[in-house]
Amino acid sequence: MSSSWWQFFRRWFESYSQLDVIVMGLANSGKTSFVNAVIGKPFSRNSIPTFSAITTTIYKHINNSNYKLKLIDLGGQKRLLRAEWLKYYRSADSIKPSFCCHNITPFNKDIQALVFVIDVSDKFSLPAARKLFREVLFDTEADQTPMVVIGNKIDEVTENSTFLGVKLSDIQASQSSTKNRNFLGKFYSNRDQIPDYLADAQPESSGFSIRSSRSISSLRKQLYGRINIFAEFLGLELHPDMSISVKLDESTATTTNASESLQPLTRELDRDFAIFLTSIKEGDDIPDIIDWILGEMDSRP
Ligand SMILES: Nc1nc2c(ncn2[C@@H]2O[C@H](COP(=O)(O)OP(=O)(O)OP(=O)(O)O)[C@@H](O)[C@H]2O)c(=O)[nH]1
Ligand SMILES: [Mg+2]
Repeated sequence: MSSSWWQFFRRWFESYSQLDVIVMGLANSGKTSFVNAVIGKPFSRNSIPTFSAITTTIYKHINNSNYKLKLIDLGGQKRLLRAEWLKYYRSADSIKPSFCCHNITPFNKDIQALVFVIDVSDKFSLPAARKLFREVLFDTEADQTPMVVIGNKIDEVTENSTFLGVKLSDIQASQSSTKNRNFLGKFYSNRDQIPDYLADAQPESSGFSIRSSRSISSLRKQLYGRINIFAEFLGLELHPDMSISVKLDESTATTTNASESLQPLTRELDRDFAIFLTSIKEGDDIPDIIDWILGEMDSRP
C-alpha cells in the first residue's frame, strides 16, 4: 500500500473516538439481543447462550463526529459473570480467564460505560438480577462510570400480570393501550432534562397510546410511575430535580422514633445514570440508548 493511502487510512481511523462499553446482566436477560439490535441484526427467539466475552465493534457517524463503539457482551453464565466481570472492568491488558477462550478480544482498559440488562418479565431471576446490579453499581461507583440499566422484555408483561410485584391495573388506571408494550415508561436519566423531554414527547410517535383527552402531565405521571417502580425495585430513589439516590443496604435501616417506618439510609448517586424500560425485541428504543451512551462520550473531557 502506498504511503499516501496508508496516511489516508490512518487519518480516517484516528478521526474515530473510541468508546468501550461492557454489556452485562444475568443469563437470558437479552444482552446478545441488545448487541444484535445495535448492529441491525434481526431479533431471534432462539439465541444461543454466550459462554465467553464477545466484542462487537461498530462505527457511527453522528452530528459530524465519528465514533468507534466497542460493545463487550459478557455472557451471563454464572461462572463467567460473577467471578470474572471485575477483571474485565479493571484489566489493563487482554485477559484470558482460566476456563477458556481463544476468541476473547483484547480491549482497552478504559471502560467508558456500562449497560446492565435485566429481564423484568422473569420474576424468578429478579432478586438475583437486583443483587448483581447493586454489586456492579457499588463496585464502579468510585470511577463514576456512566451506567444504563435496561429493564428488558416489557412486551412479555401483559396487562393482567404484575410488574415487579405491583398490579398494573393499580398503576395504569384508565390508560388506554392498544399494545402491551405501550403502558410502560421509557426513559429516565439524571443527565438529560427528562421532564422537558416527556413534556415534548409525542405520545403516538414515541410508542405510547393514550386517549386524546388525556393531558401530557397525566402521561408523564404514568411514565414516572412505572420508571419509579423499577427504580424502587433496584433500590434507587428518583428525585424531581433529576438527581438519583441509592438506598444503602436495607439492613442498616434506622428509626429515630418507634412510630416512624423504617427509613433506609441513602446516598446521592454521583454518576451519569439512565434507566430504560423497553423491549429489545421491538427495538424502538435502541437508537435512544446508543445516543445516550454517545452523548456521554461527548460530555467527557
Ligand atoms: N419477549 C422478548 N424476548 C426477548 C427480548 N430480548 C431478548 N429476548 C429473548 O430472551 C432470550 C435470551 O436472549 P439473549 O440475548 O440470548 O440473552 P443473553 O443475556 O445474551 O443470555 P446469555 O448469553 O446466556 O448471558 C432469547 O430467547 C431472546 O429471544 C425481548 O425484548 N422480548
Ligand atoms: Mg448472550
